[in-house]
Parts: sequence; structure tokens; C-alpha cells
Amino acid sequence: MTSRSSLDQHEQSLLRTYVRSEVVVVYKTKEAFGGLSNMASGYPLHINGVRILTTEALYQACRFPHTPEVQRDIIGQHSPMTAKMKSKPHRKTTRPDWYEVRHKIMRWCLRVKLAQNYEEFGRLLLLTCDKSIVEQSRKDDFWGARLADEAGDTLVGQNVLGRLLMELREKLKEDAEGVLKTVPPLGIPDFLLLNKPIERVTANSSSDSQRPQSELF
Ligand SMILES: Nc1nc(O)c(N)c(N[C@@H]2O[C@H](COP(=O)(O)O)[C@@H](O)[C@H]2O)n1
Repeated sequence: MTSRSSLDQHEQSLLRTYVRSEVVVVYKTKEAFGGLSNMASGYPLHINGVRILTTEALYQACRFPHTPEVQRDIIGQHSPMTAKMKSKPHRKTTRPDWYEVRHKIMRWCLRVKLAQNYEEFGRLLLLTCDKSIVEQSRKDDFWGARLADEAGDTLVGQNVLGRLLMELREKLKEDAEGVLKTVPPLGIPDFLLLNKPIERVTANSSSDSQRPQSELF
């Protein structure tokens, strides 16, 4: 059995250290690079014809393929933070393999955000040039990184979200053909939205999705 301290050591070894003044910091959505946050509005998504306002709502909904009523509640929220909060009381019904698949799901969510907001989100990603992108967080050093001390210029965390954004940016730099305007469904079991398998996403998936959500459920 793996001991607690060896698990802690493993987690520690995954931490990265960034100099805040040298990286692109994603912190508040109103700041220059706030559009890179999953909490940013203005990057609508359409999955199976259902409009979803933010990648945060999409990501949180993906926890609950077996409880469509919870998905509906999450994606029905106007505020991304409320969408996240709506997921909290249901965490015990999160898909059982969540910790194995969540980074793949996040990568897919970011691909969808780009495919369906190619000009605007793509422009913002490319504006980061070759810099490290780091989501600053007060609590979460898995998706983001935390200030090592309140006065300091050091961020420490796994920064998985920032690294996925950098990975996507590098793909985008090579995307002369616009391949990233299409996103295949993830090859994981039970990849469902509102009881239906999630289909291929395209840049104009939105064109057939102007019907009210109530007609689509
Ligand atoms: N609570 C909170 N406030 C923010 O302003 C944030 N940017 C985040 N981080 C985002 O939360 C998502 C991960 O959620 P789980 O904790 O895994 O349920 C992810 O989108 C982070 O970027 N959280």
C-alpha cells in the first residue's frame, strides 16, 4: 500500500515554480488574458445542439453523465461560478473514473472553446507568444498555481490548465488548414450530455442550435 507521505512526495514532485512577472497570468476574467479562464464569458459553446455559456459549465457537466438532471441544472446557470457551485452537492455521483479522465475532458473542453471561437480565442492564445501560461489560484494547485507568499513573485502548482492551454497554442500555431475547427468526441465510456452521446463538434455546430434549450432536452 502507498503511504500518505509517499503520495505527498509524489504530488510535490509534480509541482512547478513560475516567476509571476515572466509568465502570462490568468487570474481575473476582466484582465488582459482573462478570456483564457474557463470562467470567462463571451465564448459560447454548442454540444449536440445545446448552447452552453462557458467551458466551466461544460467541464462540470461532464462529471455527471449518469445524472442528466444535474447536467441540465449546471448548464442552465448564467454564471460559471454558480455552475461550478451547482456541481458541489452532487460530487458523490461524479463519474467513478473522474480522476483518470478529467484532464482529457479539460483538453477536449478547451478544444471545443477554440473550435467554436476560433478567431477570438485563437487570437488571445497566440498573443501569449512563447510565454508560460499560468492560472493563478488561491486554493487550487492542480489546475493552477498559488502564490508562494502573498508579497512574492513566485507561483507554485501543477498548473495543468495552463499547460493544456500552452499545448493547444502550439497546435494552433501549426493549424494552417483549420483542423482545430473540428473536435472528435472523446474515446471514453459514457461521454454523454443529457442522455445522448456527445457528437463531433464543429465550428458551426452553433448554426443548428438556435432553438431554445427546452426544445432540445
Ligand atoms: N473556485 C474557482 N474560482 C476560480 O476563479 C477559478 N478559476 C477556479 N478554477 C477552475 O475550476 C475548475 C476546476 O474545478 P474542480 O475543482 O476540478 O471541480 C477549472 O476550470 C479551474 O480552472 N475555481
